[in-house]
Order: sequence, then C-alpha cells, then structure tokens
Amino acid sequence: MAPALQESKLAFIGGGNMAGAIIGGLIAKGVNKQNIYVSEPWEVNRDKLAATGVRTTTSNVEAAQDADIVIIAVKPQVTKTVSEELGAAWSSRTTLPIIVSIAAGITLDSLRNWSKTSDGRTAHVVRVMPNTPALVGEGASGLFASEDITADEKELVSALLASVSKATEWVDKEELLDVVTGLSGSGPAYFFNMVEHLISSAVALGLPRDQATRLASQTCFGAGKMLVESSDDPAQLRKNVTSPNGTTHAALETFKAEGFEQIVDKSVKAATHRADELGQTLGKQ
Ligand SMILES: NC(=O)C1=CN([C@@H]2O[C@H](COP(=O)(O)OP(=O)(O)OC[C@H]3O[C@@H](n4cnc5c(N)ncnc54)[C@H](OP(=O)(O)O)[C@@H]3O)[C@@H](O)[C@H]2O)C=CC1
Ligand SMILES: O=C(O)[C@@H]1CCC=N1
Repeated sequence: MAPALQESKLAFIGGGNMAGAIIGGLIAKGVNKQNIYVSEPWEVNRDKLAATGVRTTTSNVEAAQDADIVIIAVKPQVTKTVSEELGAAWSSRTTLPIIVSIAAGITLDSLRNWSKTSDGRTAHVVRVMPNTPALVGEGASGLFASEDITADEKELVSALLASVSKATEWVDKEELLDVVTGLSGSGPAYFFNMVEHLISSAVALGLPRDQATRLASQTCFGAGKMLVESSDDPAQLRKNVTSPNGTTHAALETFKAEGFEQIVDKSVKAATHRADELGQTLGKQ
C-alpha cells in the first residue's frame, strides 16, 4: 500500500453496502483501521463496521473534520444534503480535504457547488464508480477528477481505489463514468442474476440446489479467472468451449434466437441512461 495512503485519514460518509465493501477491502490490505472514520445513521450498519475495528459515529461533520479524503458513499438522492452539511462545516478549515464521491450520476459541478465553504472555497473532487467486489480486493473502478486536482492527489486517490480494485481506469470525459456505471458499477448484479437463473434452470432439470450452486459458482469464478489471465479475448475463449454442433452451440444458438445480445445492450444502456438522468435531475435540486 502506498505510504501516503497508509498515513491518510479517511472519512466515509454513509456506511452501507458499497462503503462496507471498500472498507472491508482496505482492512484486508492492512490499512490502519484507526485512520478510517465512518458516519452512518443506522445502528445495525454502525455496529457491523465498528466490529471490524474502524471508528464510527452518527455525525458526518465529526467523521470528516480531520480527514484528508472524504468518501461520499450515500445514495445519490442524499448527496446534496451531506455535501452542503460538510461544506458549511469546513469554513474554519484552512486546508480542505479531497472529496471522493461514489454516487452514481452526480456530477463534479454539483459536488463542487454543494460542498462550497461559506467563504466560497471549493474542494478538489474526484468522482469514482467502484463495484462491490472491492470487498474481496477484486473491484473494478472508473475515475474522473476536476481539473484543479494535483498529481499527488490523483496518485493518492488512485492508490485508495487500487488497493481494492484490480482495474482502476481514469476516463477522459466525465460522461463516460455513466457508461462505467452501466458496465462495471452495476455489472456484478447482472452476473449474480445470470447465476441465479443458471442455478434455477439446473434445479428444474433435477440437480440438487446445493450442487447446482457450487457448480455454477465455480464455473463463473473459473471463467472469470481465465478472462483476466488468458491472452485470448472473450470471443476466442467462447469459441474454445463451443464444439461444432455440440452442446454449447445448441445453447448459444438459443441465446441468438432469443436476442441475448440485444437484452445485454439495452440493459447496459438503461443503466447508463439512469446514471445520467440521476445526475441531471438531482443536479437541479
Ligand atoms: N452498491 C453498489 O454496488 C454501488 C453503489 N454505488 C454508489 O454508492 C452509493 C451508496 O450505495 P449503497 O452503498 O448501495 O447504498 P446503501 O443504502 O447500502 O448505503 C448508504 C448508507 O448511507 C446512509 N445514509 C443515509 N443518509 C445519510 C446521511 N445523511 N448521512 C450519512 N449517511 C447516510 C444510509 O443509512 P440508512 O440506510 O439508515 O438510510 C446507508 O447506510 C450510492 O450513491 C451508489 O450510487 C456505486 C457503485 C456500486
Ligand atoms: O444501482 C445503483 O444505482 C448503484 C450504482 C452502481 C451499482 N449500484
């Protein structure tokens, strides 16, 4: 782990699913737990986080007051309220923390405006779209920063995300983060849904559920590992499984006939569009 990150004080505003996944991944990587302070209103989540050794509070202002990096990990609909609350509290701070927002769709402009201090200063902001496999150190994250970000700040935020992500991709244009949301932010859910259906199909054909679950899970894990480790592209890996007129061919012909490609295409577009819509609508609040 980068020394600068090990020494940095991190505040998480919101300690739900995604914050929990990043925090779990950071702890597994050996980050100093005493440097992680989480504000979370729900006692059950707070207790779960406190049990991991990080500090918890119900006060956003307290969690963020000495932080070097403040990770805004609340729902997009709550981002304005917490950003305004933090900005107002930072008027007495000489150095502002870096804000890292993981909220889907919420733009840099909105984040900068909402978190302005009462004397008109603006924090440096990075938008990040992580995903829940961060919990097991296998996350994928897209990043985009405001122009005023310094090289050191960019490196620090990269190190933060890289400690829980195997793919850490800075994108060239802010709107591409919505595409990242439709691809890898929401992607784990597409995958889990596919596995749910694989299991229920096998169960309907007579395989016991526990066996179906173990076989489906390991198939997906093994295929994922091949995707990451092999020099072959996904199309070649698919062809390697598909014997002429064999079983896989029969299944993939059904994919084609039933419009699998179109379903995936429409779904990724729907998620991307929703991220943009959230940003536009909530930005006008
Ligand atoms: N889940 C995912 O896979 C991903 C999520 N994201 C983004 O991460 C963000 C959080 O999502 P997710 O973790 O799924 O959501 P969760 O609802 O699990 O977590 C959000 C947490 O914030 C708490 N909260 C609500 N209001 C406040 C407040 N005013 N101050 C501090 N905390 C508050 C909520 O508490 P309570 O429940 O009591 O309201 C909740 O525990 C979203 O913006 C989402 O777009 C990004 C990438 C992937
Ligand atoms: O569903 C959502 O809105 C969030 C953003 C990406 C994954 N989960």
